Amino acid sequence: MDARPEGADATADVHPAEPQGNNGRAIPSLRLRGVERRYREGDHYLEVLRSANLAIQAGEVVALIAPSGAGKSTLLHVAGLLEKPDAGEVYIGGVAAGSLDDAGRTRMRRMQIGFVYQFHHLLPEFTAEENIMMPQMIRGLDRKIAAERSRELLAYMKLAERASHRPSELSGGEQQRVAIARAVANAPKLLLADEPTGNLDPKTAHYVFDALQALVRASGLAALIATHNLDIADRMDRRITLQDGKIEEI
Ligand SMILES: Nc1ncnc2c1ncn2[C@@H]1O[C@H](COP(=O)(O)OP(=O)(O)OP(=O)(O)O)[C@@H](O)[C@H]1O
Repeated sequence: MDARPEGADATADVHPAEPQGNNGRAIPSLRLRGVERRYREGDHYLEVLRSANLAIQAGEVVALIAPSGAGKSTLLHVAGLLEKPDAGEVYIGGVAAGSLDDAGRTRMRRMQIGFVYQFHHLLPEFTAEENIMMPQMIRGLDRKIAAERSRELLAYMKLAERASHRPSELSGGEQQRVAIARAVANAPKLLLADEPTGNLDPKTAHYVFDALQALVRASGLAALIATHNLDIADRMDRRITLQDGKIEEI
């Protein structure tokens, strides 16, 4: 797997989890460098990301706010290694991951990235605890260890009493808190969320965001959260937008 730390010689054998850059600064959990992404539209290309640059450090929660069609989902897909950039590179914890082949990106994604969507996508026939166990078991963890970690996360999310409930027996806010716990079950470096509170009433939205933010800070994750909710965006550490395919701080 060609997963070398950013700036490193291609032939150097450097551990991917190296925490410090050469200049002594911490390596960002997510870095985009000159990322381009275009889609073919008939006889021309629609350039959605153009030389997009971004760095998010561990513990930071960053809001992505942009009008519909500006490229938020595209950015999340490329940062989340679901799509390959046409040019540039995506680094996860200093590892050049965006340009890996499909198998390499899938491996990296499973270990290092958690996703939360507007709709929870929990498996309906499994309990809250089992849903959080799922990604851990896919990764090959022992069932007992996975169950223990799930219960810890449920307790952190103030859902210990709901461990054996199925999604249909949970409120919308509870379902979304379980989805957040599932996203971080494998202790990823990066959490990517697309409208995680978009389906909730304002009060519940803030409550769920509180839980997400506390979890990000406590686990030393970095989070990039696309949202149309400006009140929630105002509570994040930084706000970015997409302008003509480039990332700009607001
Ligand atoms: N797979 C694809 N093939 C062709 N065009 C695409 C593809 N995915 C996205 N696009 C186009 O790229 C542009 C950006 O789409 P994207 O979904 O990233 O925007 P968005 O900011 O997330 O929008 P929304 O807020 O409405 O979800 C849009 O014009 C869209 O039609």
